[in-house]
This record gives sequence, structure tokens and C-alpha cells, in this order.
Amino acid sequence: MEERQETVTSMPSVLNFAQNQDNRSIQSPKIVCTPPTPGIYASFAERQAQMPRSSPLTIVHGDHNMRDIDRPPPGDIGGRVRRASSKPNLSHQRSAYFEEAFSVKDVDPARARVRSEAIVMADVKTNVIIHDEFDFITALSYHLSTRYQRPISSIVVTLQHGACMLFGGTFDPAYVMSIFALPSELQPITNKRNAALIQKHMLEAMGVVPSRGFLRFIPTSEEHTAWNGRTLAGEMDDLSRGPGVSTEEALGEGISNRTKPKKRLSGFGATKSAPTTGISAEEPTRLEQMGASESTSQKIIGHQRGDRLLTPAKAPKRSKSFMALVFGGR
Ligand SMILES: O=C(O)c1cc2cc(O)c(O)cc2[nH]1
Repeated sequence: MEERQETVTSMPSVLNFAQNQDNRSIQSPKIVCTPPTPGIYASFAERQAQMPRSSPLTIVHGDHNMRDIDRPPPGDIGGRVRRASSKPNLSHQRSAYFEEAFSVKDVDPARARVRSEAIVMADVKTNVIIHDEFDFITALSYHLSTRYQRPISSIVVTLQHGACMLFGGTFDPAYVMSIFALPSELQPITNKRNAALIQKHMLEAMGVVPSRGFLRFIPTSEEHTAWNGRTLAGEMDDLSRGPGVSTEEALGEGISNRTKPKKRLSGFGATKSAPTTGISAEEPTRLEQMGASESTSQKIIGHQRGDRLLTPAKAPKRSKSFMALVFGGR
């Protein structure tokens, strides 16, 4: 089957919107996509995408009428009908109540700290080609670190760009983002605020309007997230048990670097992980090899080498290097 490659470099409708309130320039989105080839191999989604738009649109699946679409698809500007509510404040009151009722308040400061440093992960997929992917991913990491009030070493961002994406029936620039975090971080009111702020960030970073972005906030409990061979729940249990007894030891499955009295060493590059991965903590990262800006590469390499907190106010004092300790260097 012949593949048609089409590069869309300007999207007037998008670029009109890609203007920041303070008139800062916004990267013009570039998308590369293979539009559906009309013909017998077209999938259901492809055929659906080619259907002429009339309102209301009736989707016929097999012999059955599935449903009428009585509102515009994501990205359609205008025509969005808001339903008047007879009790405007009820849902707000209800979510505020649930947010309060189910918020996790740790009285134990050690547990509170673990929680405040739990990983927040964002998976981004977009049909836009992002040329400065390091800048983009770094900026998004810092944005999320502010939004979720945790060190940059607790943020994970993955980026898949130049993806073929049909978003609301068009191939115009768009993105989807899934954010995984503890349920306490993803309460309704927090999500409302973060949705607006994260989508504003995405508009500034890649020029895609909020109506062409879809966010999913995915609460992931302590039991369902793990790092370095241990769930967050496991780490919390270890804290409750006190120093010296880790989950693996309690289960009789000691991991070699876990046999000593436990001191919390969270952070992806923490030296505890070196024996398991077999990667030297002093090896240059890809960022260094790619010649990323010094500030960025230092920040990221800093935490690869075991510095947990990168925010200047919290950055721990660097300890003497191994070489300095062995050879008495200053
Ligand atoms: O064992 C730890 O230090 C540990 C496990 C774990 C799991 C998790 O999902 C986190 O976000 C942090 C974390 N630390």
C-alpha cells in the first residue's frame, strides 16, 4: 500500500490561537502525519474521519443507530452549549467536601515527606514534531514540579512526538497527556486548576490550543506504584516498622543493597541503584553527550549522581567525591 506523507507546516486556525496573552512568541506546531488512504483498507476510524460533518451527526454502526452527536468534537470552536444548572454551587461544595474528607493527612513527618516526594509521571503523545525535545521535556518537568510541589527528581516525563493522531476527527496539531500521581494529588479542585495551568503551559511550549489537548489525571495508589524494586506502600511500611527492617527482609527476600540499616535515599540516580543497574553513576548521560545547555545538563546530571533535591533552596551540600576521599583531593 502506498504511503502518503504530508507535512503540515502552518495551521492558520491554530496559529491564530497560538498567541500568548503577553504576546510572547509561541513555537509554531509542525505536524507530520499519514492521512488515511481512501479505499478498501480504510479502517472504521479513517472512514469516520472522511465523513462529511453535518449537525447533528448520526453515527451508524452496523444496522444500529448508536447515538446522535449533539455537541461539537474537541477542537471545534464555538457552538459549545453550557447547560444551566439550577444548583450552581452544589457540585463545587460536594467536591470540596470529598477533597477534604479523602485528603491524606500524614501526622508522621517521615511518611509525609515520602508522600511529598512520590513520583508524578506524565506521558505526552502529540502529532506535532518537537525539534527541541530536551528543552520541551525539561520545561514540562519543571512545570510539573511546581504544579505538584515536589523536587524535579520526583518527576518523570515521557514524550512521543510526530505521532499519527486523529484528534476529534482532524489531524490538526493536538496532544494527549496522562498524568499519574497519588490520588491525594489528583483531587477534583486541584485537577481543575492544574488542567488550566498545564494546558496554558502546553500552548506556550508547543503552540497547541487547550481545545486540541486532552488530559487524563490517573490516580495511582501507593500499592500500585513502584520504584527500585519497591512499592510506595512498601516504603511507607518500612518507615512504620522503623529503621533496619525493610520489606524484602521482612519477606525474607533481601535485595543485596538493602541489607544495611535503611536510610531513605529516594532519587533515581541514588547510589543504591548502581549495583543493580551496573551503570556507573559517573558515566555521562545522554544530555551531556548531546551538549545540552550547561544549566540543564548539570541539574539533571546532578540528580543522576545522587543529589535528591535540585531546587536551589533545598539542594543538599555535595559530599566529597570518592576520588577526593581516597586521594585526599580538595
Ligand atoms: O523504596 C523507595 O524509596 C521508594 C519506592 C517508591 C515508589 C514510588 O512510586 C515512589 O513515587 C517513590 C518511591 N520510593
